[in-house]
Amino acid sequence: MLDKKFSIFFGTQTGTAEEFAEDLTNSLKELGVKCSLHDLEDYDPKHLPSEEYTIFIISTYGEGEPPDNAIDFYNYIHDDDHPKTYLSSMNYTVFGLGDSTYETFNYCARNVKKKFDELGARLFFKIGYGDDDDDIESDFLSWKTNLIEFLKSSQTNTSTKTTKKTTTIKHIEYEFLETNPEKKAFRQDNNTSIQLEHKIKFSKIISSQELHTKKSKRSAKLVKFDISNLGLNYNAGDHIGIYPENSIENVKRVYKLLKIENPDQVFILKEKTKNSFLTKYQPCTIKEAISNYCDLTSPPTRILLSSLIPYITNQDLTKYISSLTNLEKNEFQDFLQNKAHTILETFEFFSESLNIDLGDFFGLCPSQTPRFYSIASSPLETPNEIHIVFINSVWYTNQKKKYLGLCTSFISQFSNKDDKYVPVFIRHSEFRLPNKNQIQNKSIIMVGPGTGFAPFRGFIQELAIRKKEKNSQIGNITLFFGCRNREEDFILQDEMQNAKETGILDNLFVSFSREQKEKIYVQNKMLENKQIIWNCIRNNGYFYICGDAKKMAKGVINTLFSICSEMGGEKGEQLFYSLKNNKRLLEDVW
Ligand SMILES: Cc1cc2nc3c(=O)[nH]c(=O)nc-3n(C[C@H](O)[C@H](O)[C@H](O)COP(=O)(O)O)c2cc1C
Repeated sequence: MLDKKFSIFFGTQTGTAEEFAEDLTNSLKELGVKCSLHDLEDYDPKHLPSEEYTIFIISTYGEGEPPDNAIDFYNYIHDDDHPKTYLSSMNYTVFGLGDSTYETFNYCARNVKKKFDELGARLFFKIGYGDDDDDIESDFLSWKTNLIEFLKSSQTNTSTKTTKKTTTIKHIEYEFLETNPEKKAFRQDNNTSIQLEHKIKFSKIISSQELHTKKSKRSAKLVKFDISNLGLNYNAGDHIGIYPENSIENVKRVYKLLKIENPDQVFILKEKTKNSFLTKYQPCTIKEAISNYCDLTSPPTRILLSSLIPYITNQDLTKYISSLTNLEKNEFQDFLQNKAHTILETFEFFSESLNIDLGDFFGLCPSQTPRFYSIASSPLETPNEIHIVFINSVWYTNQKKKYLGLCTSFISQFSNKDDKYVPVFIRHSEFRLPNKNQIQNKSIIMVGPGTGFAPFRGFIQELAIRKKEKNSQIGNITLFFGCRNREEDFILQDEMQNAKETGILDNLFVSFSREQKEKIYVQNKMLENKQIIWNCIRNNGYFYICGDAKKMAKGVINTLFSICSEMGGEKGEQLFYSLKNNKRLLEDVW
């Protein structure tokens, strides 16, 4: 089969599937296989029937939805008009990226497979499922190894030449320019007129407000963005994607690594690299490229480590990298915990033996990825603003080395005075209030502890306006909120209490997990108020959950099931199982 021509497609939200697809393409090319790589967003799916061998690497987002760049493709294959033999000439395999914490584990890959089968396509190699709750890269690499072994073993045409893996360095050429004639740079403070990718806009940060009290050791922020005249339409419940900027300390570390003396120098890469930003927004200055287009802070992947090998001059280090990139988890984990926790630290760790220049660095370093936040406002209340709420993330390695979340620490530092413009875009979500007709006399229950309250702040703003409308007959509205301690992290308490006092919320139940010996969570408050929950469910109401996927959302769903079962017996259980399909149980969890 190595003599066949393969088309490899990726569907990705945050770049992992793209990295895997590129790696597979490189591995197949090294074997001498003819293959082409396609972003599903740029591919016209009408060409699918003429494809012979295809490989789809695709992630799942939202609640079992395809990632943004695969939506058109996904809708196209699900079009009812295709005949049953539509893809009968196509052979395919799929590697899905998902997270087993979600009930909708790898839905998108599974649905693509189901649809391809229905349309007559032939699965030529078993589908792989990667689990981001464990070690998704190792899932992918084992699937890839098996795929390559399979392709080799089913080789019929012995005359196919396989090229030997070569270690010759392929330098990425670049050129310095006197000026920046096209002014294409992605981020230009104060200038919203430059051409960006269609959906990305520069939005000004209006304010950043601390929400925890001084007694709290943590920090949570309410940040407001100005979107007036940007043409960004959003609904309460949607997400905002934000492109963070690398800290100046990290940017200076790259100057040191690459011995850059004049970071304001304008340059252009002479060829396409995997860094899609550089391809789109060149020419730009070295500083702009390192600050905005490079992911310096994610953990390195084994794929990134392997790609450094040709540039390493020390044989022992080359062997060391090879040992890290085989699938032994412990050695790789030890590298991440004790030697290099981020991509920048990886470059630094090998720097003495790493023979790379500016062009190579941009060829090797992955693109910066957007961070997504649940919008915490309603356009009915603030049409010219988008609000978000987040915890400033901090974590430590086993060695107690401290790391700050890139995007949260980047946004937190600005206020109105700073005139800071940030590239943002909207990701529409299905997590939204029922429309006018659906909501008549229906109850709504919202469970959102901590920053999981974010979308419900937007819902409450919207309900306040909807309740004032003529003939509006909305049922009971209940909010379950939870935090550690009322004196530390009861965020936006005034707003919640005001909503209760003014009758927008009929019920507000708050659990404080650390005010007493035993932990009290939102689930406990749900059990205490099971009659309200059961009334909502049996009368076709809506149940929303936002926040932590791993423990909270699972716990809340289990509690909801036990309430339905206890209050309604077998019928109650059936009702519970129908909630998801009827879109009356909605989750925005991470
Ligand atoms: C907001 C959010 C929603 C997600 N929803 C799902 C889901 O419904 N099912 C699933 O299997 N994985 C889900 N995932 C996990 C991603 O599919 C997984 O992290 C994957 O590796 C991302 O790949 P990408 O970077 O190529 O988009 C979700 C992740 C996030 C952040």
